[in-house]
Amino acid sequence: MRASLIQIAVDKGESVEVRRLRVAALVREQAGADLVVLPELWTTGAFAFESFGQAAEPLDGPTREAMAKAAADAGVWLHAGSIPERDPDGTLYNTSLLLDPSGGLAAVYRKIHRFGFDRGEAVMMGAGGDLVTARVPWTTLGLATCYDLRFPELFRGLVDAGAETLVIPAGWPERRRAHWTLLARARAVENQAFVLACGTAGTHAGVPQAGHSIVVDPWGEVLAEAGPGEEVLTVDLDPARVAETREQFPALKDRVLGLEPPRR
Ligand SMILES: NC(=O)CCC(=O)C(=O)O
Repeated sequence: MRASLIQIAVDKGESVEVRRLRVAALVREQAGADLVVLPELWTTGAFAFESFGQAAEPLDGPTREAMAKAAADAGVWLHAGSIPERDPDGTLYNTSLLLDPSGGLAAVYRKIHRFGFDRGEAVMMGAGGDLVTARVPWTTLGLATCYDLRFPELFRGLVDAGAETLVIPAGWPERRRAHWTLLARARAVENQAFVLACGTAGTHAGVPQAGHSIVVDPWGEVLAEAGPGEEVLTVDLDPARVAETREQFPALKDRVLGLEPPRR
């Protein structure tokens, strides 16, 4: 399976409309890949909280339309990263879209853990409540977004639902880059799964982005890692590595569930 992660530069000098056209062209250039992955909230930037409301769009809005056409033109599965979605009831969500090679909507994931503590996304957006996996011809994807990376129980839930390849679009800041790399590798090792983590480059809302999108195999080896700038990271994965790793080192079978907290 050939995966291409497009680490988009999200800088405030570029309008959403121009960036959308530019990203569609980049997706078309990935014809020949099997799966293309975009980052979190690349239309606005994940830290541009003040623009979420204005840029929010319905699930069938302009970003999905443009990305569906690009996926169909390139003939690829496209994880289109996430958009600020406005639900018909008015609630905003940080919503990821998976499109099939004909441009059809294959899966939708609303980010469960919202970032910002008492500000930003955490107060402006609703929380998703559903784990989402999606079968593509080579593997089963488990979907998560950025800050979700810090919550291992979410990934265990995805693995229990059959996930073999964890896809994590992000807008991770440079100042916590060490956590990004460490957590991406940890999620791969503990779940014996591939991790495809695609971040942004550039600086938006005054927050320099880490870049360093990363692909990790089920043994925790880094197969490819981007630099800090805009870049397409292409890697060939052997999906059989997941079953092989889980068979040869069957730690997932030794899980002890339902442990009680200590009695006082
Ligand atoms: N957009 C995000 O979820 C940012 C997460 C982050 O900065 C962190 O977990 O650290």
